[in-house]
Amino acid sequence: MINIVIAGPRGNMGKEAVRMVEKEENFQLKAVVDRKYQGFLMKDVDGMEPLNVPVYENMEICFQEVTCDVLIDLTSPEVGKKHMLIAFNHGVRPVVGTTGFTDQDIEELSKIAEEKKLGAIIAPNFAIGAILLMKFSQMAAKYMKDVEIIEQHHDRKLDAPSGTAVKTAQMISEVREPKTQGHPEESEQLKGARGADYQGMRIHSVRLPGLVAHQEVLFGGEGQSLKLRHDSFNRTSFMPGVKLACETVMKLNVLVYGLDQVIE
Ligand SMILES: NC(=O)C1=CN([C@@H]2O[C@H](COP(=O)(O)OP(=O)(O)OC[C@H]3O[C@@H](n4cnc5c(N)ncnc54)[C@H](OP(=O)(O)O)[C@@H]3O)[C@@H](O)[C@H]2O)C=CC1
Ligand SMILES: O=C(O)C1=N[C@H](C(=O)O)C[C@H](O)C1
Repeated sequence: MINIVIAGPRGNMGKEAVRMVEKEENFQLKAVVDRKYQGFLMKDVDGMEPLNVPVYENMEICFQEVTCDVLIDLTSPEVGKKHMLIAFNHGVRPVVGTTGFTDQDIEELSKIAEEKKLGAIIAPNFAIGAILLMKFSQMAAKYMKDVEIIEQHHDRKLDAPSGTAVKTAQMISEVREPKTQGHPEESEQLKGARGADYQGMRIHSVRLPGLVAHQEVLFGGEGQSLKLRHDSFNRTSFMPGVKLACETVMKLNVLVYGLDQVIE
């Protein structure tokens, strides 16, 4: 049995995670951490079913009072990092879907995980299709070094570019011959027209109501192009990955960044 605490239970992802954990036979939801509703039970708020577990405002107090193996964090990067540090101090293994961590954050958190010999997973995307998209993009980039990433999300998203787009660019840059793309003398008539620059690759972020999470990776070559695309149409698409991460983190004693490291 894996004892689980979820931070951000009223959010789009948090709600699905609560449902998934409550359904899984080997998982036990012990508590949730929420900044708005405290008390013993969380009633029917923000369209979620009433919860039969304690609701804490403070992660520190939660871990003092509740037995927990795994923290699932689905909040925001500043909060997610704080929660991870508290979890490490209590010997709890974090599974973090929250995006927007810097390279420095990940490095710092990895060091702590290593010192404490505690497993942790930060996964910018839990959907298997998105992980495959990243892996296929890395394969393609060996042969086609001109690449632009277009990510599309709902207009409630706080961070840009998405964590998935950043991770995709990082994975591509591990194999891609360095190249600054486009015309050497190109200039933007409107600032931002060419998107963000990641080692010469371009990343474009689209935000529109009605979208969930979508990404295209476009490769160009002489007289040809290759387009890879993944769509998440709802948040249940992420849940098998969250489940896998909770099971896997129990066997780890270091921090793993990306489910691509877990799925062979
Ligand atoms: N890895 C993956 O596969 C995926 C990752 N994500 C990422 O997960 C994160 C959450 O996304 P999403 O669910 O759409 O966002 P939401 O805004 O819907 O949910 C975030 C939740 O976190 C809560 N929160 C914020 N601060 C705190 C705090 N201090 N303590 C407790 N709860 C807090 C918010 O509360 P309040 O309502 O009061 O603001 C809100 O309920 C984002 O970083 C997103 O990029 C999203 C989808 C998939
Ligand atoms: O905020 C979201 O919705 C999503 N965030 C993650 C990201 O930033 O990549 C994962 C997925 O794209 C949905």
